Amino acid sequence: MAYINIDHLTKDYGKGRGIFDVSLEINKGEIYGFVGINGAGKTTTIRHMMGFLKPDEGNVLIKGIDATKNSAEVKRHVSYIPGEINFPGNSTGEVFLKDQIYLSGRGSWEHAKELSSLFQLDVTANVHSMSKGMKQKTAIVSAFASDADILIMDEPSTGLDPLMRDVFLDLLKQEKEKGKTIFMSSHIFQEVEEVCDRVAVIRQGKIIDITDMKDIRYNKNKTYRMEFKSREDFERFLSLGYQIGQVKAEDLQVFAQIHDEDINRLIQDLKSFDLVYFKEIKVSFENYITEIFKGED
Ligand SMILES: Nc1ncnc2c1ncn2[C@@H]1O[C@H](COP(=O)(O)OP(=O)(O)OP(=O)(O)O)[C@@H](O)[C@H]1O
Repeated sequence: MAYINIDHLTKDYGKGRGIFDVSLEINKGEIYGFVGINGAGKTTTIRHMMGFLKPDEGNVLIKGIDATKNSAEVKRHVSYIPGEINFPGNSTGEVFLKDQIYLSGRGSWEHAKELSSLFQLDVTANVHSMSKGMKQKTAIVSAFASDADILIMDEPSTGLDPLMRDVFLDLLKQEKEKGKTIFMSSHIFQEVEEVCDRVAVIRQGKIIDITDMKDIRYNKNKTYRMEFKSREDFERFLSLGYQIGQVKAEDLQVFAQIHDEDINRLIQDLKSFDLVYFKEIKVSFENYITEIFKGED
C-alpha cells in the first residue's frame, strides 16, 4: 500500500469549483510534485490531506490513518507548510520555533538553529514584523526542524529569492536521502523538474496527468536541430528517411527526432554533410506541461 493514499477525493464548492475524484498514491521516500495554475485545486487537496477539510466523497489515508477522522494522529507523522502563513501569538522567531518543537514532540532546537543559519534567518525578529521571505523561511525551518516522516507543503518556495530557493531544493534532496516522503505543490516548473520523482497535474479540480520525471529526464527519443550550408544538403538529408519534426526551409534547418539507438547511424550519415551547427533540443518539464495543457484545450 502507498504511504499516502488519496482516494476519489471530491469537494464540490458549486459552479465547477473544488476538486473532483482526485486519486493519488505517494510512495515512501518520494518527492511528489503537485502542479496546477491558480484555482486548480492544489490547496483544497492539501487541506484534505491535513484533515482540515471534510470531503464530500472519498478519503485520504496517511500511513493508513484516515486524515479526516484522525487529524490529530496524522499530525504526529506530518510536518506542514501552509500556502498562507499566519503565525499565532506575538513572539520572536526563536520562541515560535521552540514552541513548535515542544508541541510536535519531535526535533530539536539545535537542528532549528542550524537550519536558521543555513537560510540566514534572524530568529530574534518578531514573527509579525518579518518580511514575506522571512516568514516563509521560518515556516520552512519549523517544518524541517521537527523532523517528521512526511512533509506536506503548499508552494513552499514562495517568497524565497533564487539563492535561497537553491538552498531549499538542496535541503529537500537531503531529506529524501534520509527516507522522508515529501508532497509539495508548486507552480515553478524548474524546481519541480529539479527535485521531484513524480508529478501530478491538476486542472479545474481534476487530475489530468501523472508523470514519472525519469521519463522526461532520460527520454531516449531526442530532438536534434541542425542547419545545412547548402540547399542541396538540406534536401538530401530530408530524403534519408529520418523522422522529421519541423522544417524551416528558408533557413535550411531541420528538427530530426532520433532514438538513442539510431544516433550512430545519424553521426555516420552527417559526415557527408556540410553543417552550420548541430544541437540537441532538451525537453523540459515546462515544454511537456505546455503540450499537456494544449491537448486539454
Ligand atoms: N471555501 C471555499 N468556498 C468556495 N470555493 C472555494 C473555497 N475554497 C476554494 N474554492 C474554489 O475552489 C477552487 C480551487 O481552489 P484552491 O485554493 O484549491 O486552488 P489552488 O490550486 O490552490 O490555487 P492557488 O494556486 O491560487 O493557491 C477555486 O476555484 C477556488 O475559488
